[in-house]
Amino acid sequence: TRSTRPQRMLKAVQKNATRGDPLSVISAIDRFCRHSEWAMNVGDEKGTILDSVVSEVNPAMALELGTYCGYSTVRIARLLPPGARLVTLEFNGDYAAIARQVIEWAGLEDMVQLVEGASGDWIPRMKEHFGVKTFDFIFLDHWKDRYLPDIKLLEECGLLRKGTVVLADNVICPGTPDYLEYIRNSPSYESNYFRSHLEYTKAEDGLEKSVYVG
Ligand SMILES: Cc1cc(-c2n[nH]c(CCNC(=O)c3cc(-c4ccc(F)cc4)cc(O)c3O)n2)ccn1
Ligand SMILES: [Mg+2]
Repeated sequence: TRSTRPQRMLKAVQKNATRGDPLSVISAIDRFCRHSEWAMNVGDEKGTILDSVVSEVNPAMALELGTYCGYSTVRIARLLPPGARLVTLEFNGDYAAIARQVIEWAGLEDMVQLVEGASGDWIPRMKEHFGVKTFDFIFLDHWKDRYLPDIKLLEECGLLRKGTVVLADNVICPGTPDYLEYIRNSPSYESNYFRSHLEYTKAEDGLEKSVYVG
């Protein structure tokens, strides 16, 4: 049967990127998505904004919701300090299988814990299952209608601390209007919008950066 797009993306990584070289994995995926087949990675333009926020936070404990093929996982993990950890959740088992191999090709498997399942099920289990106290950095890139319930769940589970940085992808396209309304009006967050474009297109999109002030 015909291969899937994530499988073809993995082939492009294995063909064009060097094992153990995260930057070559990132550019191999960007080339594939620009010149062969569009895919829903955060991409190079928004990826540069992601990089700058991760570098500024320098997180010891990071969470990503929505792994997909591992592109942003690699972008984040390559910038983490030694001993730091990134937990990433992927709902779709086929995507997770590809992401594992992309993360391994980049040589970053030791800093990344990839979990298959739904955010709503796993967030309440973060402390006991992963020994997490609080997260320093959170990247929201999963189902767009889950951003709002999940940020509330993260608060309720005590997984945020004063200064936790939450970066949300796709707040314009596909859009997360209820999340934006909540986070921009909540006294518990200081938010800024980074205007950009939907990955590999000219459509408007952007990232919302919110700092939890408690
Ligand atoms: C409930 C739960 C869910 C998850 C989970 N795992 N993987 C994901 C992927 C979600 N991502 C997207 O749907 C997404 C879509 C577009 C898009 C698509 C089509 C267009 F025309 C325009 C834009 C663009 C993007 O940048 C996106 O990120 N969610 C993990 C855990 N728990
Ligand atoms: Mg996205």
